[in-house]
Amino acid sequence: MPHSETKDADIPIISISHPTLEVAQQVLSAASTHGFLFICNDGSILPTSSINKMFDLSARVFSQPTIQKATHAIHTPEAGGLNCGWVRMSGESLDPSHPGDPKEAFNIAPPTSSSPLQPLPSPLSSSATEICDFLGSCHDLCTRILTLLGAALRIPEEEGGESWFADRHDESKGPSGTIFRMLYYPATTAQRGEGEQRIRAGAHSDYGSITLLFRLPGQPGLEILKPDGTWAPVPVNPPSPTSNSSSDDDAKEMGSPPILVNIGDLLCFWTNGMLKSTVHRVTFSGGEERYSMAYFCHPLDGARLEAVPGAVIQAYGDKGREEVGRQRERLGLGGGAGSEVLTAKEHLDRRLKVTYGLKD
Ligand SMILES: O=C(O)CCC(=O)C(=O)O
Ligand SMILES: [Fe+2]
Repeated sequence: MPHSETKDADIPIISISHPTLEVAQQVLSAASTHGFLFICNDGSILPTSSINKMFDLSARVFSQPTIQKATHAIHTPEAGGLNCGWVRMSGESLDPSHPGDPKEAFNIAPPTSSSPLQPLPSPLSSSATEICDFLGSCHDLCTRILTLLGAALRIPEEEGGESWFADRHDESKGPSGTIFRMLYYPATTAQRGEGEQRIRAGAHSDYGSITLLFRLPGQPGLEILKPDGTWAPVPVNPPSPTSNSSSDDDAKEMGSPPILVNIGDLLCFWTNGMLKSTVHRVTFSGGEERYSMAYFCHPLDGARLEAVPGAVIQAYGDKGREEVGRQRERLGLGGGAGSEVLTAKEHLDRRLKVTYGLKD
């Protein structure tokens, strides 16, 4: 199929406003086939106005002079410590074989009962309440999706039932690696087709449980790796199931784009590879500037990465063990699927070290 690499990824759009078992099964099916799904956003989940407000703040923070952004440089005490604060241009590599992603980022950790909100620079500081509310809504949505996955996996009641995942993401119970990122990919003068295709965010899978991804109409670039080894673009506004008009052109008529959800490494480990932590990347597309935002939902630090109990994963059996083995190899975790059980924090620390090139 000569054009397969330019055909949009066929990611299902699911409404979860009436969370029945059938909806849960749709979510599980998308998560175990594509590793990506779209959730309809009718505005009750995350109002468009709140999403736009965050994009506004993001544009304003990245337009500050470098010297000002550097006052909250990533990992510094001034920014709130490890994985909090501003990442300079080319300051990280999501694919270490392509060093230095041409992007900036600003990381914000949700406050918890034991740790207050990190210090924020202007203009974020004056919108701290709205930022915290937004992060809270993102977490609520993640909890709803995790509960649907728990239901579809038929985790026995005595083991925690449908709340098995959600309980392990209960922010009131302790610290986690959850992080919200504003991302900015500055305009580039490189032309499409010139030499090696420019990569804005190297090929990677996400480190946490699930990621909510927010993008803007007219700012493409995200691609997922398909099982046949080709890359498929992920539209910002996918055609709705009832229309066959396509994507970003109709952004205005369609209102709020659906929210893109991405399965991360931990759900892959937890389900013996049944749920797919799909590799993705951002290419430079037309070279225009691009903003995106990601809510990386992580479990509590001490959560153990071992198979979830229940009939579905048991029936899935060893089918995914090779896949988990390959993932562990790819992530530099060594060994096969049966190797040591890591905690969520151990896994995250290893991935952050590689991404930022941190020393012990
Ligand atoms: O900018 C995007 O669309 C995706 C970024 C991404 O995949 C990531 O930061 O993990
Ligand atoms: Fe990602």
